Amino acid sequence: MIEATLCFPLRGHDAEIDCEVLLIEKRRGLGEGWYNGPGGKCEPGETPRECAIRETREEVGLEVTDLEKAGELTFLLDDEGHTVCHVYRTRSFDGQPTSSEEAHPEWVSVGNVPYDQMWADDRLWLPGVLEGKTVVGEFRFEGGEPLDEAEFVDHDLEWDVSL
Ligand SMILES: Nc1[nH]c(=O)nc2c1ncn2[C@H]1C[C@H](O)[C@@H](COP(=O)(O)OP(=O)(O)OP(=O)(O)O)O1
Repeated sequence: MIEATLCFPLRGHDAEIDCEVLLIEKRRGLGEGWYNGPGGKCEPGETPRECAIRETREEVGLEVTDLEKAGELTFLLDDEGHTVCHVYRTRSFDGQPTSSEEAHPEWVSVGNVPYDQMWADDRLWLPGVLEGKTVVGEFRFEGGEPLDEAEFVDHDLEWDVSL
């Protein structure tokens, strides 16, 4: 199973109205053209937390610290484990988000996240993650590779788990 990560940097107050999340418009790879958090596949010998920090640096030039684990998501394709994705959030970072070949960064109000331009599963778990909850989820896709062209068929979610 592929091990991957997503990192959601947050800024502003906790109130939904003035809190923003840093999203990227992904320019290549899985989910190209869609919005997501910075992130990507873990390299051999790298912990998921190290991967989330490295991918955020490579994709948008931000140095994130104090990552809080917010979710563990398993994506199944045609009943086989395809990817496990470790989700983090943080309010600690240095630098200014900058575009790279892989990603175009954008601060978005947490009440205005473009779920219609994201993976179909994101609307089910990301709102809770942005509110500070923790989640474990399983998401089933069907229709063969690549995962981002498969059909999202169903899911299971468990909230407020310890990760
Ligand atoms: N169903 C899904 N919902 C979601 O929100 N993100 C998903 C997802 N399935 C995969 N991802 C994310 C997790 C991870 O950040 C990313 C993996 O994409 P890629 O395979 O393109 O990884 P990389 O950006 O590391 O690419 P390379 O640089 O080519 O290794 O896609």
